[in-house]
Amino acid sequence: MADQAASAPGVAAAQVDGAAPASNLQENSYDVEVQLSDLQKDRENPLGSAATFQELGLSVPPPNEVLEGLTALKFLKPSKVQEKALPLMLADPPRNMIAQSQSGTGKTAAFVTTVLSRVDYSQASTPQALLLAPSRELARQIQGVITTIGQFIPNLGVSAAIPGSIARGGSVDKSIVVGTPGTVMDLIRRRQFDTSALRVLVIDEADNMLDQQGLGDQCARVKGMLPKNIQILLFSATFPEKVLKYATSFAPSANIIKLKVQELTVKGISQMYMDCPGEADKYEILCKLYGLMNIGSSIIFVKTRESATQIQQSMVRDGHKVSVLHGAYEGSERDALLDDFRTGKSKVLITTNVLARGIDVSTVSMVINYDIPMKGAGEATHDTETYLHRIGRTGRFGRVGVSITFISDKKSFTALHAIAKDLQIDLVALSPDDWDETEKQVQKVIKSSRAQANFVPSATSGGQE
Ligand SMILES: Nc1ncnc2c1ncn2[C@@H]1O[C@H](COP(=O)(O)OP(=O)(O)OP(=O)(O)O)[C@@H](O)[C@H]1O
Repeated sequence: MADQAASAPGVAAAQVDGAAPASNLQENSYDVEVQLSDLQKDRENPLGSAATFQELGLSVPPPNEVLEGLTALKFLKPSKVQEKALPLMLADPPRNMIAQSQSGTGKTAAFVTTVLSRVDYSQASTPQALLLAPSRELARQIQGVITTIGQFIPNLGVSAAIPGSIARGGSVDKSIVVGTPGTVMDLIRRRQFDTSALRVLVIDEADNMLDQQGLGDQCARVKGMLPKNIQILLFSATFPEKVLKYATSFAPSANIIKLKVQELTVKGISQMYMDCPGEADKYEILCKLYGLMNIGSSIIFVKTRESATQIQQSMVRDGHKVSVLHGAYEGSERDALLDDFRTGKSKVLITTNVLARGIDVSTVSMVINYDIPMKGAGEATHDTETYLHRIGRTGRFGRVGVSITFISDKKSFTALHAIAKDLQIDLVALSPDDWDETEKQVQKVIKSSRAQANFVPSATSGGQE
């Protein structure tokens, strides 16, 4: 595929957008710290704002505890989405919100802060806020963010509504509930979850959750069982036009914060692709990458559960330390696997799209798309949204990272080309025939990422749970 790829518009061997900040980073604390605070001062940057959290309308009770929580997390200033969305979401009377912002720019803290400010803690065992996410991992992560930002609130209680978390016969008796739509629907139907006092509904990864081909039906049913005047907050890094249109009827009269196409990608992620001679060569190239370089934490995305397990087993046999997580594992096993990855106990995770969205592990410096994301019947169409979410597992909140997408045939080449066109980006070409150059390109970013990990204050490295 080399010739085709090199001449492809949008997938040329040009300097990628994200490469500049990476190479500008110096390996000393001063420069790295200055760079992050500079980003937060720049109003054009997704992390930048002019305001402080105090100025954003957090004056609804209990103001001090929420602010204290944000301060304890070292959230010194709001990001752009936090600055724009918070005053709108906190205004009274409550109004719906549809908010789009790039991966890793603090959407979770924006909706969590709103939820924490809306709950009446004197009614601690009455469910008042419901947050929905597409995977148990993301639901647990959001639960962790709520308990961390809300750590100074007396009487704060959060229930997880994920498979296995609430026994048959038990009931949801906390003021905030975070769950996956199927389990939440079951709990409401079995009358284990009284929704009558709910006042806020948050749907994270909303484009995915409202998609009629996926979870849309379940989310619509859940909404149908909630009070009619509930405030609805929809968040995602991506909102394809079709879903956005539906979202505006799901959350009527919403305030809308939307990105332009050119704003979708995060500048700190150096996007590269590896032009593999054929499908059969991908595994060897993957092993060579890991053999040559000291990468730190990384995620490898593949198409199916079966291939995830198979690649992990082969890599382990070949002497690499690699874990695998996908939907075929039991819930508790999945939790343990992700916890190990968060704490750095395991450093390389092979997974499917189950972890493509929302997962926030700040130490991830590389994402590999071993299989390019495709969608539709027969996997016929390139999946730009999933590509963006997958690569967004690195480069979180001003950090740098690298993504490498493997292509190996005409179909994957065409798909990557289409993704690059959709996102209006160029990707850096890596060649399996020039490992010196590949190592140089990748290591440059990984080194900067390591320098940042040492010096940028991180609220969540190692996980929030
Ligand atoms: N104001 C802030 N100051 C410093 N760090 C922040 C701030 N807001 C959020 N963060 C940190 O930024 C990281 C990314 O935030 P978060 O997970 O909310 O991103 P996101 O926008 O939801 O991304 P995704 O689209 O991938 O779900 C988290 O580790 C979080 O702790």
